Amino acid sequence: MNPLILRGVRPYGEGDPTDVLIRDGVIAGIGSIEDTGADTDTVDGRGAILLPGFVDLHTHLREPGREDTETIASGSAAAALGGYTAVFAMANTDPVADNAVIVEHVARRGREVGLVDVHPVGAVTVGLKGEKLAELGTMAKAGVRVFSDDGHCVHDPLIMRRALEYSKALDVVVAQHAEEPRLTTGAQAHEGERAARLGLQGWPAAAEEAVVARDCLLAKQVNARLHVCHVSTAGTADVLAWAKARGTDVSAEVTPHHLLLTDDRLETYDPVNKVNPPLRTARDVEELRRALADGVIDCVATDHAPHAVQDKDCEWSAARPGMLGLQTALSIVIRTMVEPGLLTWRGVARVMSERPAEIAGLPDHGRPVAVGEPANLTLVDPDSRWTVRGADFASIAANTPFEGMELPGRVVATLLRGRVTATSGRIPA
Ligand SMILES: NC(=O)N[C@@H](CC(=O)O)C(=O)O
Ligand SMILES: [Zn+2]
Ligand SMILES: [Zn+2]
Repeated sequence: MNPLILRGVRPYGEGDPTDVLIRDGVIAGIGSIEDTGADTDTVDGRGAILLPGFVDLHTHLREPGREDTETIASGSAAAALGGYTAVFAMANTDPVADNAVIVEHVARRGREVGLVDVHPVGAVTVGLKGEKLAELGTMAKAGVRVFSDDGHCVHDPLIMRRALEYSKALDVVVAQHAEEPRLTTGAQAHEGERAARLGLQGWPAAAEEAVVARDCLLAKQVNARLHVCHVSTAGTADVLAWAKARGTDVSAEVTPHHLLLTDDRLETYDPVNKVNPPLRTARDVEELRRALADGVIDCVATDHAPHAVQDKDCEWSAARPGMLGLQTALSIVIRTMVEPGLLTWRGVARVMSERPAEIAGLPDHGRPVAVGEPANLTLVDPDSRWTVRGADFASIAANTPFEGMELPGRVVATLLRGRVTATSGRIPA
């Protein structure tokens, strides 16, 4: 691989534009770089912001089982175009990733595609059924660092306790989809005045908050680490702040859609807005932004959830929950966090790269933009505007709730170990 020079870039959006030399997958120099000869590749940065490559702790790639909606190849392309260098592929595939054979297959496919590091998430329980612990040890030996029954809650407190105990011994993390199923049977939308008026059965905030509180207590009890998926309510942020203040080893993520959209989207009955947990109120959105800015919520994760047309273009109650996220996450974070002054670009690096890499224990992602560090990088043009078209995404599915919106910020290039995996909205040949 030729050496690569990024010309005129601004690490973390700070200072005057400078050059960055990348050689053998590593940042070899920062400053004014002389031309190193004919065999050097160049990217014209035009003052773009250089950040550590993004890490998504929560992606649904749908392979195996629903390759009609996303594959490891198409999802990896979407990730690279979105500025990601590592993604965690959730276990709710068909068959479920609850054993070493499936997780090894997903990891191998990810390596073959080679656009992002694809880390398989292992299921906590066999078949995501919540009844019997899966073989966490063999999956951990196969390289799994994050375990989750996402799509389902590990609702049995004894099984959750056991999972936390094992996770501690194995030095992995359990990521909980917090939803008390007894409170959400048949639920279709955030429980509140609007859902009541529209005749949609409610998903109460307490169904999330109660499980998060319980799991924080359990994690503290057994001295284990816990990660909370897709926090959606102000109350959950309160619980997390309380748990962290008393020394609980808990981390949490928020999705871009929960940082921007509210349940006023229900008015159209368009199932593109159906997601689990549901879109909440404007006050929840405001508190989630504040919690992310303050570090009560550690990071942004997309919960990228591709769905087929027939599973979304139907009546609300029959539609599957979930929305695309990989190619819009950065722009939504700029709109909701950077533009209002809640996060600097250092803050963006923290919530989209550094903290997720730390939570998952990735040694070579979320590293500083500095000499000697792995060149897993994202170059962002903060000033350019673009209009969302789901049909143009690399994802096979097109279910974006941001269709037609004009958003700030574009990924100029993504680099994985010094190799360009996306540039100007395209995957290089
Ligand atoms: N978020 C969703 O609404 N759907 C996810 C599952 C999940 O994240 O719970 C999916 O797999 O489609
Ligand atoms: Zn979930
Ligand atoms: Zn999910």
